[in-house]
Amino acid sequence: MSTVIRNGTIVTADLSWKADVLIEGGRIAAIGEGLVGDEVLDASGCYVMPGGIDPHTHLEMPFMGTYSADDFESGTRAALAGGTTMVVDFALPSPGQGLMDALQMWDNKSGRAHCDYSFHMAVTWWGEQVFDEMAAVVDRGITSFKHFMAYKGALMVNDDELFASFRRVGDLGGIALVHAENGDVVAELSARLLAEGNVGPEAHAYSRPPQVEGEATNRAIMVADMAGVPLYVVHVSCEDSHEAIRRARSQGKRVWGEPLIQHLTLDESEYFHPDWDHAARRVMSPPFRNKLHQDSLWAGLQSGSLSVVATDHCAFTTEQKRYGVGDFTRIPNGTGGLEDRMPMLWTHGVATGRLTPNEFVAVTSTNIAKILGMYPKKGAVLVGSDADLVVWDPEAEKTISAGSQQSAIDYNVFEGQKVKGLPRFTLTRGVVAVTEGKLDSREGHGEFVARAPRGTVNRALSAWKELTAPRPVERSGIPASGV
Ligand SMILES: NC(=O)NCCC(=O)O
Ligand SMILES: [Zn+2]
Ligand SMILES: [Zn+2]
Repeated sequence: MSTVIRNGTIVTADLSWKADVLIEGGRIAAIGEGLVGDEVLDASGCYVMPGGIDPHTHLEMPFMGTYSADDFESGTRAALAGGTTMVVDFALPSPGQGLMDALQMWDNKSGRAHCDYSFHMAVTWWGEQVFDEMAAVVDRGITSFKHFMAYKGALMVNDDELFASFRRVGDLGGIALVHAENGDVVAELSARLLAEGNVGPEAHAYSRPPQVEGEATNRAIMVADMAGVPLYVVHVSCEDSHEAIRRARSQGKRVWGEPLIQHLTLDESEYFHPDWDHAARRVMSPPFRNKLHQDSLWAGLQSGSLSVVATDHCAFTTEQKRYGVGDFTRIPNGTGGLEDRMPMLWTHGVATGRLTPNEFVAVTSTNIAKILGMYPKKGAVLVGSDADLVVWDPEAEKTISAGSQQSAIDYNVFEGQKVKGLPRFTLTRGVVAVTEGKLDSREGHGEFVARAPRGTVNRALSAWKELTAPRPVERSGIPASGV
């Protein structure tokens, strides 16, 4: 069966034009005028864009003594409802667990996905087994390795481990990801705050000031540079971190930064709310910041120093958040956002004039498809690309409410926000999963997307590192080997 999307304006990261899109066998078969198909989707008044890709989710993730509440079933349903057609989740080995073993666990969970997905592999400890298995992970099509510089005593890796792992990732032609916060300082500040009686959710923000993020981001950038690996900094929340990324990029370093929709649109005042539940539901790392930091993130998207908008979707119920009553360090860290990222970014980005529709496509889909080595299969409207598409109605409106969301949790951090700009249709590999807010997706439809190592950025960086590598100086009469 074929499907044709008619009367819309195609919007990609670099062009907008009026044309129909014909879909056959889950892929884009033709783009042009007057195309004919068995099924017709009317895109009058709409933009036809690559479906969103959220490269930062934690579905059914074991964390802080519990599991994040959205799994691959509800999480990917939420994604599709909001116009996101692919997620990249994190396989997370527990300390001492093999990488392939962890991958098996994530393979098992992801069988329920409604849309396509891929994985990053987290490096949560270091040893010969990890070093060896990283090659097998890359062979499986997973080329991005995440490192936590925070969560001391749990997921955190130290600088020697970071350097060793970054070098290995560079040698394998992958990219390194970091959660950049100085975990030692966070642990010290947290202990002191608790001792002083600062036990509420607001203390979570006090324990993670922008400096802990700025310092760690800069450190990660320098370590990555010395290791010769491209670096992607997740959940950039503040100017301190953005500034380090901006500077590195202006120096020619291969670094990308990812702000979250939460940090772009919500601020630290949420933590001072008189209702404990309200504040705790918004506890995530890094925490929400003030308006100046928000302005910095928006400017980064506009100028290109920040490249991708994600969610870090890691949703916990109110009941789970209450594990931290009396001790903020026990509040499970994380918030939701999968269903809301695209409408919120359109409303606060495109509708305000901060972003063009093409820039919207770039930061929600195309840039990350290129960074992670899956373009133009994903993130493109091109003949041969997967028909992961969103027909975007810029006039459609709704008020965000937990009562009507797909996510399994009992609240929404964007509750009450009016958004303008919603999917009229969301298609996952050519199958219509959403029609004007009505979901008709299939559990298990999602497929794993394997990615190839040694992309163009890796090749360029390796060539440069080889050219500038330290070499012994040849001196006449003195053997270089010293023998
Ligand atoms: N961000 C957060 O608070 N929770 C999810 C895990 C992580 O990305 O740090
Ligand atoms: Zn993180
Ligand atoms: Zn995360």
